Amino acid sequence: MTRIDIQRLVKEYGRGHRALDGPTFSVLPGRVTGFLGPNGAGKSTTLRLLLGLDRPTSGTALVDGRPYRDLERPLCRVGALLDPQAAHGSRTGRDHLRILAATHRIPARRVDQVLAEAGLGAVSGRRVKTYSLGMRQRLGIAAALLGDPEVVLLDEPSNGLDPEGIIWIRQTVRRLAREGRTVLVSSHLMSETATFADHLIVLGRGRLLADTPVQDLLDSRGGSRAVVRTGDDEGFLNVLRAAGHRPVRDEEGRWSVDGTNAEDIGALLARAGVPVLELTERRASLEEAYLALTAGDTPYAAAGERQAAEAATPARDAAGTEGKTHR
Ligand SMILES: Nc1ncnc2c1ncn2[C@@H]1O[C@H](COP(=O)(O)OP(=O)(O)OP(=O)(O)O)[C@@H](O)[C@H]1O
Repeated sequence: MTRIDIQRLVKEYGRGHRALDGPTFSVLPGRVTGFLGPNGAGKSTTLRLLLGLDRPTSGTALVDGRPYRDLERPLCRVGALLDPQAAHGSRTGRDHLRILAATHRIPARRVDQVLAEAGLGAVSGRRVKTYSLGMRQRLGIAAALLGDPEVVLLDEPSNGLDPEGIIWIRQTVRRLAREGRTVLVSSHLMSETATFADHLIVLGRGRLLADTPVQDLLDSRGGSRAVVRTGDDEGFLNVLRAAGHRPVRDEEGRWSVDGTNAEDIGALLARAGVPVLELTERRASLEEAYLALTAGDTPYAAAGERQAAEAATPARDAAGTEGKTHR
């Protein structure tokens, strides 16, 4: 069972610009860990340091307790997709993989196996420069799986893939985790990551914002709220305020009560004899929970994204929970 351990990892680029500011976390086998964070959060830098492509300023990034460069036959321990453009354009897809395989004494039949798994069997004799972005992405994933590695690192694997390709990625990473491998998949899209990840590591501006099971992020950051329509607004407000709630009324006359649920509010109003015409419970989506978590750590957000992040923040505050996050 191979694990990844990142310990107080720091990477500075020129004039004190910290791409990584000391995150510490582990990636464990048998589950898919989604590696999330806004643009520039430090995800690719972490993966590059882990693969020995760059040196940390301080701290360590270890696979099975050792730096990547000390691993024997590293392709058979760690498979990685970092840059789908890495394959030489004038080689065929099959030749690209055959050359990689030869460096690690991997049998040629394994090349055809991963090409077929990646859906590239029919085009494996074509030069890579004729491949679409999605086909290159599939070739990069085939290369990552070539050595049947225990650890699989995929940087934004869905980039350029069509819907069928995205489903294939989802199924592939789930299968790899079921087989007991250690799977780390980076993305800046929470909605996509939620379809395959069991666990999340979230970075923001080079720092660790969360190291949490997906479900716990939802429970702790998202929170729930009760939405109520009543025939007695004044009585409703008196009861709710006395219980410490701060209901907010929408344009259609419905009251929204953060950080609670329908059952508790229903019981409270029933005891006070306040008539309830409508009572529902809304849970924040994982996307909202993620935006609330990363609000303030999104240096390159467009105005619309920033507003969405800010809109998501009060729900978190009202819920008053910090959960398992580590700021
Ligand atoms: N070679 C480099 N020289 C200088 N700065 C760099 C270099 N590589 C990365 N950075 C900076 O380090 C920070 C982290 O970048 P990184 O690519 O790791 O983020 P990321 O989370 O992978 O973002 P994205 O989702 O956009 O790929 C950014 O501010 C980036 O500009």
